[in-house]
Amino acid sequence: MTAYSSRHVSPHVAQPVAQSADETADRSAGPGLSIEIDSKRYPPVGDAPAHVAIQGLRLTARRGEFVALVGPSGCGKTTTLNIAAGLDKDFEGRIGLPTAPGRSRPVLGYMFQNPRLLPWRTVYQNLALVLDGGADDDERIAALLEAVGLTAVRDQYPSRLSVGMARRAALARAFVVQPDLLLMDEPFVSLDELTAQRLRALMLDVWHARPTTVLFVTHNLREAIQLADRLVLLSAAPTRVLADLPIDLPRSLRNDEAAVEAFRAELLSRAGPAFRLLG
Ligand SMILES: Nc1ncnc2c1ncn2[C@@H]1O[C@H](COP(=O)(O)OP(=O)(O)OP(=O)(O)O)[C@@H](O)[C@H]1O
Repeated sequence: MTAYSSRHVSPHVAQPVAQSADETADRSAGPGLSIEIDSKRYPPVGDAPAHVAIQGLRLTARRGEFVALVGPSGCGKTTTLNIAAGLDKDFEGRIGLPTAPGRSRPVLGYMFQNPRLLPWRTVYQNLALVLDGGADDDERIAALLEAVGLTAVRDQYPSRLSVGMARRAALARAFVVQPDLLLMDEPFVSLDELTAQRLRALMLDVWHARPTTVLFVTHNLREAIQLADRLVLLSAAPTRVLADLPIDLPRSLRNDEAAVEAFRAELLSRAGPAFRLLG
């Protein structure tokens, strides 16, 4: 495991590292993700005073585990993701990142609400951009584009893509680096439900084929139940873990609306009123 604290070196971000077949063979072995945020304080800006966003937060994920992070608006989910990613180093605490055997640094993948594709690059080029020009780049990109159904538009520019296609391209880009940790910040929000459902199913297909540790932020309890192995519910002010629950609904039932609804009802009764804040 690669560890860093606010005073140490940040992880390697979205840069691929050559991988041997042995590395890909067992991606669930080894240490996972460990987040310890003793304190995260945003400094004062203008008239706005300093703000302590997070205090004493502890969060872990086993290697290869899919963890959904849910909680009310402003409770610190994005801040936690930014800290885990090494994008925000101004905090007190320690972060331990999963790292595949043979890699000197962890590789991270991201997917945000906004696909953030470069408009002047084709779909293919947007994926190539996060790779290092290795001999197998073309093969990796082609395989991912095939997996998300974008082979036919690989040479199109993002402006020619539908909203759903653009998210699929972002999904492919997040996985093409073969991330040790995938950070997802409400990646399927503001989509019509049918498109969102298709993307969730696609996401699971890609993840099953290319297992990695996932930290997935959502406000949507049904979405968390459909996707995750574990659900961590955060409270606001102060940010802390209110509930940490396994989602032991068989994956074969995750697309069954009635089964998800029944599981959600059970979670609400198990975890109490905290979950009622969520959809
Ligand atoms: N740059 C900043 N400066 C000052 N305060 C900030 C800054 N960014 C976030 N905050 C504050 O930190 C707290 C956590 O914000 P964060 O964006 O992490 O919450 P969130 O749980 O992701 O919210 P949402 O679900 O609405 O996206 C909030 O009170 C927010 O106002």
